[in-house]
Amino acid sequence: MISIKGLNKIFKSSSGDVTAVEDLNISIPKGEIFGVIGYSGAGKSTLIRLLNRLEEPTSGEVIIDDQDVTKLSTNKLREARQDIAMIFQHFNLLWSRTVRENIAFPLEIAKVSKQEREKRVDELIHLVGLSGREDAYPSQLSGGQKQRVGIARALANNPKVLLCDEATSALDPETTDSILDLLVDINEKLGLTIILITHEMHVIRKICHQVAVMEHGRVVEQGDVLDVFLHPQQPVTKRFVDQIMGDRDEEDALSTIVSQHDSGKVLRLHFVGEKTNQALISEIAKRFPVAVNILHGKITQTKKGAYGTLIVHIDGSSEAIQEAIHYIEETSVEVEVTSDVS
Ligand SMILES: Nc1ncnc2c1ncn2[C@@H]1O[C@H](COP(=O)(O)OP(=O)(O)OP(=O)(O)O)[C@@H](O)[C@H]1O
Repeated sequence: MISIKGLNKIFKSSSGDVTAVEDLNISIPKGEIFGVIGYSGAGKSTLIRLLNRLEEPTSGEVIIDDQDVTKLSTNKLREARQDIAMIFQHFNLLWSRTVRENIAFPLEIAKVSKQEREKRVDELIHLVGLSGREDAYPSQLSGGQKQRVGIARALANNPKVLLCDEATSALDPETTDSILDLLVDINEKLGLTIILITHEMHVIRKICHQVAVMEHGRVVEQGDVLDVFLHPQQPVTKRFVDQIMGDRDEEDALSTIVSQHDSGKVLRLHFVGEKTNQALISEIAKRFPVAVNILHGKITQTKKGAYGTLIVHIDGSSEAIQEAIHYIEETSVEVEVTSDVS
């Protein structure tokens, strides 16, 4: 659906050139939710704005649905933009227009008849869950409701691609979740390809199929969300994964706990996929003469299944511990001995 090849953007300024995006190569299948994560200044906003040419690339190609967007004339670009909708962090609504009138606006521009417009606006209001708020003004809406208007407006002309520029960054965690659920719903119902940029790993974890990690204008790592979570390669990716999986402070606390044990082993168990549950722990305790104590853990859900880490202290004779470890290794859980206390 989308193929980005050798994309570069250099901003020229009096204090020198700034390379905001450098040699990007990304390909995104139709119907996918693709996340781009990076810290401030990594080049995410520039990238997303290059996709609909709100920014002109310095070089490279952006092919959307077999069409190289970078080569389109102004007229053709206007047409193409109907297929590439966008939602924004600060919603960009028209404050003097009601919900209904905001959503109707792109339809007016596309010269859709009044009767069809009204029908389409009704459908969209229902789709985004704003029934009953049609005649409110943006100032009378909560942040989440404003973003719902933004989404309805973006979908008005049946786009093929939805670009989301930090669409949940101004919202509280609960509202963020409800907007992310709505994006998944739209993705599934309409088969829309979604590209979102964010600095929050939670957003990637919750709804994305694939992720690209950006740093200093480049993509430093990309792949299936689950793979990237489980085996982050770059330091920046590890920092993002730590946002969700616990951080170094917890690891430090762990070494304190470990030092309180004078025998046994401390194991780190990596759970992947559907079988992720704690039955394994009770199973080990039943099968082998060992005591298992959970020290720390975090199991979380992604679009591609559950994954997470449990850190446990296991105590008993060294043969029993060895057998228990061997048993765990036979399951889909990866085991790592983080400290051998005995
Ligand atoms: N119009 C511009 N002129 C000059 N430099 C720019 C311009 N827009 C962005 N930049 C620079 O390009 C780099 C990437 O900026 P960009 O806004 O794309 O990053 P970002 O990852 O989206 O960060 P943020 O989340 O803070 O917006 C930064 O160094 C920024 O200062």
